[in-house]
Amino acid sequence: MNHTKEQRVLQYVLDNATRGDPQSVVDSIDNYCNKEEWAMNVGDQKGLILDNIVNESNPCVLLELGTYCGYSAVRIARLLKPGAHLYTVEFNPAFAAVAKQMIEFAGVQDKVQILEGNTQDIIPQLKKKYEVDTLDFVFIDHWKDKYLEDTKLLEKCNLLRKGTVVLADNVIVPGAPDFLEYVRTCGRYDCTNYPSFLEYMDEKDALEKAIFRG
Ligand SMILES: O=C(NC/C=C/[C@H]1O[C@@H](n2cnc3c(NCCO)ncnc32)[C@H](O)[C@@H]1O)c1cc(-c2ccc(F)cc2)cc(O)c1O
Ligand SMILES: [Mg+2]
Repeated sequence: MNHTKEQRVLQYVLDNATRGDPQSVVDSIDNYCNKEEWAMNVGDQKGLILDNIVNESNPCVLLELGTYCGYSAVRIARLLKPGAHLYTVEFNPAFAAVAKQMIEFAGVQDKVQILEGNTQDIIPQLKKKYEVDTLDFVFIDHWKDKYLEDTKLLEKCNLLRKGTVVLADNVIVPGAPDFLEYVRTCGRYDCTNYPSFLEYMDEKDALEKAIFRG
């Protein structure tokens, strides 16, 4: 049954975390990935920065690009106020299945909706099919060569409003140079870089916060 790393991460959570306790789910994933197998979760060091930025922006409608195992979806959802909602997009069915179980075990399924499919198909559907007006917060953590394309798609679909927080993982490692260049120079974002470390490693990495100017 646990033939994939993602299934092993989930199993470790089911065996070691507390059902309905999202913090214990986050901690269990970090323990497993620190001790047993590295996995591409945002992790605890960058996760603390993510927490602070979510808390300070007090968002109601959020979007995540790249659910993977659901680590950041659980991490973000545990901070959301009643009525706030996170849409998270994942096109790999195996990863979506793991994430669904992770989110349900954490007890945040009422705040998180996994949208299975390609971001490039789903983003244009958010307004009509999912009744989204504009987004308060976007966390980008999918293929690094798709960050820029999808950011421009969010703009084109009028999903960003004055003050929308766009937060991108991995702007140093693996890096998203075209995205970084764009948000820092196009004149439509106020950017802040948050230096940190690659999850579960000593290598330097960073988050970039790009606030849409409207
Ligand atoms: O590659 C990294 N993340 C990718 C995540 C992808 C997830 O998102 C899903 N996904 C991708 N594109 C789309 C899409 N649409 C876009 C395509 O059309 N639509 C829907 N879902 C999509 C995938 O199915 C995965 O679930 C990474 C690497 C390192 C790393 C650092 C150092 C190293 F040495 C090695 C690795 C560290 C990190 O934190 C990282 O996030
Ligand atoms: Mg990442």
